[in-house]
Amino acid sequence: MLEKLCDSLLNAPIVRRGEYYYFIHPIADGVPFLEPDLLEEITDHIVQIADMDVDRIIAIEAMGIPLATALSLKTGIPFSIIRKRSYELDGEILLSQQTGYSKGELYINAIKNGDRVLIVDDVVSTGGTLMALITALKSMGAEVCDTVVVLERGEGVSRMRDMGFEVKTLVRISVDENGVSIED
Ligand SMILES: O=P(O)(O)OC[C@H]1O[C@H](OP(=O)(O)OP(=O)(O)O)[C@H](O)[C@@H]1O
Ligand code: HPA
Repeated sequence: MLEKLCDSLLNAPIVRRGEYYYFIHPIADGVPFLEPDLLEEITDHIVQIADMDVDRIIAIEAMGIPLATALSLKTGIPFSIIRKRSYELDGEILLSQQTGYSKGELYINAIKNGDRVLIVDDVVSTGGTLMALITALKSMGAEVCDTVVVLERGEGVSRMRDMGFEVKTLVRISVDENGVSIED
Protein backbone atom coordinates (compact mmCIF):
# COMPACT_ATOMS: atom_id res chain seq x y z
CA MET A 1 0.00 0.00 0.00
CA LEU A 2 1.24 3.50 -0.90
CA GLU A 3 4.18 1.86 -2.64
CA LYS A 4 5.02 4.77 -4.92
CA LEU A 5 4.99 7.20 -2.00
CA CYS A 6 7.18 4.99 0.19
CA ASP A 7 9.68 4.28 -2.63
CA SER A 8 9.96 7.94 -3.56
CA LEU A 9 10.64 9.00 0.04
CA LEU A 10 13.72 6.80 0.27
CA ASN A 11 15.42 8.87 -2.47
CA ALA A 12 14.56 12.30 -1.06
CA PRO A 13 17.55 14.63 -0.69
CA ILE A 14 18.14 16.37 2.65
CA VAL A 15 19.21 19.98 3.20
CA ARG A 16 19.78 21.76 6.50
CA ARG A 17 17.63 24.70 7.48
CA GLY A 18 19.31 25.80 10.71
CA GLU A 19 19.00 22.83 13.04
CA TYR A 20 16.23 21.27 10.92
CA TYR A 21 16.91 18.44 8.46
CA TYR A 22 14.57 19.34 5.62
CA PHE A 23 13.71 16.60 3.10
CA ILE A 24 12.90 17.62 -0.47
CA HIS A 25 10.13 15.59 -2.07
CA PRO A 26 7.61 16.04 -4.91
CA ILE A 27 4.59 16.01 -2.62
CA ALA A 28 6.14 18.38 -0.07
CA ASP A 29 7.90 20.74 -2.48
CA GLY A 30 6.91 20.05 -6.09
CA VAL A 31 10.62 19.38 -6.65
CA PRO A 32 11.98 17.89 -8.85
CA PHE A 33 8.53 17.06 -10.31
CA LEU A 34 5.27 15.48 -9.19
CA GLU A 35 4.28 12.39 -11.16
CA PRO A 36 0.52 12.05 -11.75
CA ASP A 37 0.67 8.38 -10.65
CA LEU A 38 2.05 9.39 -7.27
CA LEU A 39 -0.56 12.12 -6.81
CA GLU A 40 -3.26 9.64 -7.81
CA GLU A 41 -2.07 6.97 -5.38
CA ILE A 42 -2.09 9.49 -2.53
CA THR A 43 -5.41 11.15 -3.31
CA ASP A 44 -7.16 7.79 -3.95
CA HIS A 45 -6.03 6.80 -0.47
CA ILE A 46 -7.24 10.07 1.07
CA VAL A 47 -10.68 9.60 -0.48
CA GLN A 48 -10.81 6.13 1.17
CA ILE A 49 -9.90 7.27 4.69
CA ALA A 50 -11.26 10.82 4.95
CA ASP A 51 -14.72 12.10 5.76
CA MET A 52 -15.64 13.41 2.31
CA ASP A 53 -19.13 14.49 3.37
CA VAL A 54 -17.99 18.13 3.44
CA ASP A 55 -18.87 21.43 1.76
CA ARG A 56 -15.27 22.48 1.23
CA ILE A 57 -11.75 21.14 1.08
CA ILE A 58 -9.24 23.46 2.76
CA ALA A 59 -5.66 23.53 1.45
CA ILE A 60 -2.74 25.35 3.02
CA GLU A 61 -0.54 27.25 0.55
CA ALA A 62 1.58 26.07 -1.11
CA MET A 63 1.77 22.29 -1.03
CA GLY A 64 -1.79 21.58 0.06
CA ILE A 65 -2.85 22.93 -3.34
CA PRO A 66 -2.02 19.96 -5.63
CA LEU A 67 -3.70 17.61 -3.14
CA ALA A 68 -6.84 19.73 -2.94
CA THR A 69 -6.95 20.15 -6.72
CA ALA A 70 -6.79 16.40 -7.34
CA LEU A 71 -9.34 15.69 -4.57
CA SER A 72 -11.68 18.33 -5.93
CA LEU A 73 -11.52 16.84 -9.43
CA LYS A 74 -12.21 13.36 -8.02
CA THR A 75 -15.12 14.36 -5.79
CA GLY A 76 -16.64 17.57 -7.19
CA ILE A 77 -16.08 19.28 -3.82
CA PRO A 78 -14.79 22.88 -4.13
CA PHE A 79 -11.66 23.96 -2.33
CA SER A 80 -10.36 27.10 -0.63
CA ILE A 81 -6.71 27.97 -0.19
CA ILE A 82 -5.36 29.37 3.05
CA ARG A 83 -3.07 32.02 1.59
CA LYS A 84 0.21 33.51 2.73
CA ARG A 85 -0.96 36.97 1.73
CA SER A 86 -3.83 39.19 2.70
CA TYR A 87 -6.72 40.24 0.47
CA GLU A 88 -8.07 42.67 3.11
CA LEU A 89 -11.59 41.35 2.55
CA ASP A 90 -14.27 41.67 5.23
CA GLY A 91 -14.08 38.74 7.60
CA GLU A 92 -10.53 37.75 6.66
CA ILE A 93 -8.81 36.02 9.59
CA LEU A 94 -5.05 36.24 10.15
CA LEU A 95 -3.12 33.50 11.86
CA SER A 96 0.54 33.24 12.75
CA GLN A 97 2.32 30.21 11.38
CA GLN A 98 5.41 28.77 13.01
CA THR A 99 7.07 25.62 11.67
CA GLY A 100 10.36 23.93 12.64
CA TYR A 101 12.22 26.23 10.21
CA SER A 102 10.10 29.29 9.42
CA LYS A 103 7.66 31.89 10.71
CA GLY A 104 4.95 33.54 8.67
CA GLU A 105 1.34 34.56 8.36
CA LEU A 106 -1.67 32.78 6.89
CA TYR A 107 -5.00 34.32 5.90
CA ILE A 108 -8.39 32.58 5.92
CA ASN A 109 -11.18 33.87 3.71
CA ALA A 110 -14.67 32.80 2.73
CA ILE A 111 -15.47 30.37 5.53
CA LYS A 112 -18.82 30.86 7.21
CA ASN A 113 -20.58 29.57 10.28
CA GLY A 114 -21.68 25.96 9.80
CA ASP A 115 -19.41 25.11 6.85
CA ARG A 116 -18.28 21.48 6.98
CA VAL A 117 -14.62 21.31 6.00
CA LEU A 118 -11.85 18.79 5.34
CA ILE A 119 -8.29 20.10 5.79
CA VAL A 120 -5.51 18.58 3.66
CA ASP A 121 -1.79 19.25 3.77
CA ASP A 122 1.48 17.65 2.72
CA VAL A 123 3.48 17.46 5.97
CA VAL A 124 2.89 17.82 9.69
CA SER A 125 6.00 18.34 11.77
CA THR A 126 5.60 20.50 14.90
CA GLY A 127 1.83 20.66 14.36
CA GLY A 128 1.98 24.45 14.81
CA THR A 129 0.40 25.26 11.44
CA LEU A 130 -2.49 22.82 11.80
CA MET A 131 -3.32 23.65 15.39
CA ALA A 132 -3.47 27.37 14.59
CA LEU A 133 -5.63 26.70 11.52
CA ILE A 134 -8.06 24.29 13.20
CA THR A 135 -8.49 26.67 16.14
CA ALA A 136 -9.17 29.61 13.82
CA LEU A 137 -11.63 27.66 11.65
CA LYS A 138 -13.58 26.53 14.71
CA SER A 139 -13.67 30.08 16.04
CA MET A 140 -15.23 31.10 12.69
CA GLY A 141 -17.97 28.51 13.26
CA ALA A 142 -16.71 25.92 10.76
CA GLU A 143 -17.11 22.24 11.51
CA VAL A 144 -13.72 20.61 10.95
CA CYS A 145 -14.94 17.15 9.91
CA ASP A 146 -11.50 15.72 9.19
CA THR A 147 -7.83 16.64 8.82
CA VAL A 148 -5.61 14.50 6.58
CA VAL A 149 -1.89 15.01 6.07
CA VAL A 150 0.26 12.88 3.78
CA LEU A 151 3.50 12.78 5.79
CA GLU A 152 4.06 12.93 9.52
CA ARG A 153 7.44 13.59 11.12
CA GLY A 154 8.51 14.56 14.61
CA GLU A 155 6.27 14.95 17.64
CA GLY A 156 3.61 17.24 16.20
CA VAL A 157 0.88 14.64 15.78
CA SER A 158 1.24 13.23 19.28
CA ARG A 159 1.31 16.79 20.66
CA MET A 160 -1.85 17.55 18.69
CA ARG A 161 -3.61 14.43 19.97
CA ASP A 162 -2.61 15.29 23.56
CA MET A 163 -4.26 18.66 23.04
CA GLY A 164 -7.47 17.13 21.64
CA PHE A 165 -6.85 17.73 17.92
CA GLU A 166 -7.57 14.83 15.56
CA VAL A 167 -5.42 14.24 12.49
CA LYS A 168 -4.98 11.33 10.08
CA THR A 169 -1.65 10.76 8.35
CA LEU A 170 -0.67 8.38 5.54
CA VAL A 171 2.98 7.68 6.33
CA ARG A 172 5.13 8.43 9.37
CA ILE A 173 8.77 9.21 8.62
CA SER A 174 11.93 10.19 10.43
CA VAL A 175 14.57 12.40 8.89
CA ASP A 176 18.25 12.81 9.66
CA GLU A 177 21.40 13.81 7.78
CA ASN A 178 21.40 10.43 5.98
CA GLY A 179 17.90 10.68 4.57
CA VAL A 180 14.30 9.70 5.18
CA SER A 181 13.29 6.48 6.96
CA ILE A 182 9.78 5.09 7.03
CA GLU A 183 8.47 4.20 10.48
CA ASP A 184 5.93 1.49 11.29
O1 LIG B 1 3.80 21.09 11.46
P1 LIG B 1 4.54 22.33 11.14
O2 LIG B 1 5.86 22.46 11.86
O3 LIG B 1 3.69 23.56 11.34
O4 LIG B 1 4.97 22.28 9.59
C1 LIG B 1 4.08 21.92 8.59
C2 LIG B 1 3.91 22.99 7.56
O5 LIG B 1 5.19 23.26 6.96
C3 LIG B 1 5.06 23.20 5.54
O6 LIG B 1 4.63 24.42 5.06
P2 LIG B 1 5.57 25.60 4.55
O7 LIG B 1 5.23 26.81 5.36
O8 LIG B 1 7.00 25.19 4.49
O9 LIG B 1 4.98 25.89 3.12
P3 LIG B 1 5.05 25.26 1.69
O10 LIG B 1 3.81 24.40 1.59
O11 LIG B 1 4.97 26.49 0.88
O12 LIG B 1 6.33 24.46 1.52
C4 LIG B 1 3.95 22.18 5.35
O13 LIG B 1 3.34 22.34 4.08
C5 LIG B 1 2.99 22.47 6.48
O14 LIG B 1 2.00 23.44 6.13
O1 HPA C 1 11.29 18.57 5.94
C1 HPA C 1 10.31 19.02 5.28
N1 HPA C 1 10.28 18.99 3.91
C2 HPA C 1 9.26 19.48 3.20
N2 HPA C 1 8.20 20.07 3.76
C3 HPA C 1 8.16 20.14 5.11
N3 HPA C 1 7.21 20.68 5.92
C4 HPA C 1 7.63 20.49 7.17
N4 HPA C 1 8.84 19.87 7.20
C5 HPA C 1 9.19 19.64 5.90
